[in-house]
Amino acid sequence: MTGALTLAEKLWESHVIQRGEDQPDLLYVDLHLVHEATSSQAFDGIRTASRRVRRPDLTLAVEDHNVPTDSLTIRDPVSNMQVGMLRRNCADHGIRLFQHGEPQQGIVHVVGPEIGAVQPGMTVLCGDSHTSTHGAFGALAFGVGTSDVEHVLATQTLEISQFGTMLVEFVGELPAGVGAKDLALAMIAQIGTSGGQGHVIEYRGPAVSALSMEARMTLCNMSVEAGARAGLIAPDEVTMAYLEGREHAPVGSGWQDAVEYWKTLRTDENAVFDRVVTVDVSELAPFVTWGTNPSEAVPLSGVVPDPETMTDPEREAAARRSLDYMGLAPGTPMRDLDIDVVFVGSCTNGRIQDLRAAAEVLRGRRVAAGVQMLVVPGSMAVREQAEAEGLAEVFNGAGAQWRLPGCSMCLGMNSDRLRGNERCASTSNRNYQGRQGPTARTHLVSPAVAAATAVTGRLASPAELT
Ligand SMILES: CC(C)[C@H](C(=O)O)[C@@H](O)C(=O)O
Ligand code: SF4
Repeated sequence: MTGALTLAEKLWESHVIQRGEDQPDLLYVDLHLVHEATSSQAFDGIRTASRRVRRPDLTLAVEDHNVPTDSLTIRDPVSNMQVGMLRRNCADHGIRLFQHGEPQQGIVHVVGPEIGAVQPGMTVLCGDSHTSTHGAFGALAFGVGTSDVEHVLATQTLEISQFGTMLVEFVGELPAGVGAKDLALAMIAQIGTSGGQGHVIEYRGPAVSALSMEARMTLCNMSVEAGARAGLIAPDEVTMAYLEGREHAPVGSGWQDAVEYWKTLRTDENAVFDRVVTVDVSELAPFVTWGTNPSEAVPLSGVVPDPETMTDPEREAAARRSLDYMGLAPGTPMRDLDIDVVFVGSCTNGRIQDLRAAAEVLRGRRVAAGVQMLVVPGSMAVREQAEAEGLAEVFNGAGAQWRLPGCSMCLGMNSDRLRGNERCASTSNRNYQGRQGPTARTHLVSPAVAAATAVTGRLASPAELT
């Protein structure tokens, strides 16, 4: 490939180790992240073929999906088995594993960046769709299926056809009280859950440059909810400042060399994207979902939409199904929706900045009677930091439950689940039917909205609190 390139193309080209006509490329993988939910079959596969993990030193494993967040003992037999298999597989192959309760354990997409293992220019893979999170560092990061996990374990490479390139340009300045989660939900509401299908989205614009690394990860995390394979933000001063001094970050002259290289990781001026979308953020307000996919979202000040008014018959039918499942009537103000459970956590919004945003709202206030609030830090490091900053005290003092790290209520794979038709304001990324419990109802929100909702017992923004 010659001429002007997008950042995604540069990252791709610098990792191609074999290319043939009418064949997928063979890409080198710089970092392979592993968790218990999608790795056991892959390890079985290489064991059956009498192979070894090719680069255990480039592989990192965590326990996150199946671990309970209220205990260090995994009581659920299925979860216990999953975690047990990961422990054995990592021990067999010499892979570094962060176990439940250990100081650096946490959700895979929180831990990788936190220890500095994810760096600009890398290819990062994991058998998990939200691997898109790591694109916040200017890395080409995407989720793969279990058979690809096996291929990566065995060879440290992946066979894959090139993605399309897409630019999402956020224009205008973000209003106060609006954050990365709102940006993501507003974008998905605009382009739909397949708006980015088959593409790597590069995010640009002053609103993106102004985001912290944590917020950039929130945005890139949600790329996959827009159907994209990956999300990407070119590295800048914010990226370097975040990485400097972290465990895996280069040091001394290695750091200088790395920074020089990282600065080159930008889309060339004349590069052409396959698709370009502009999202105006200057009037953006906190966004919440009303339906059963992340694109079914409106500003918090809005109402539950009326399927009658939808021109696209497919959207109309989907909206009817959503309203039925969610138990909602068209025209109901979103602010009138009573909430049973508030969940702050996940790889979307379980980082220190997210907890700070929630704690700021909760300070000096209480969780409403009858509302259960779970605050689940994304990692042990986040937990420790939050405790050092006094945030845990704020949560406990407000009557919320301060938990151990894990995927928790983001999906019903562990003991944190909604019961019956409980309605939840959740800072996670998916609101599909059954996601948080077989008949549970999920409204996706930002950490600030989650906290304000916990105080009022209905969907609310911090601006409404007295
Ligand atoms: C369990 C895993 C395969 C899944 C994913 O790929 O994203 C999970 O993390 C999720 O968020 O739904
Ligand atoms: S926190 Fe949720 S979205 Fe993230 S990896 Fe875990 S289950 Fe998937």
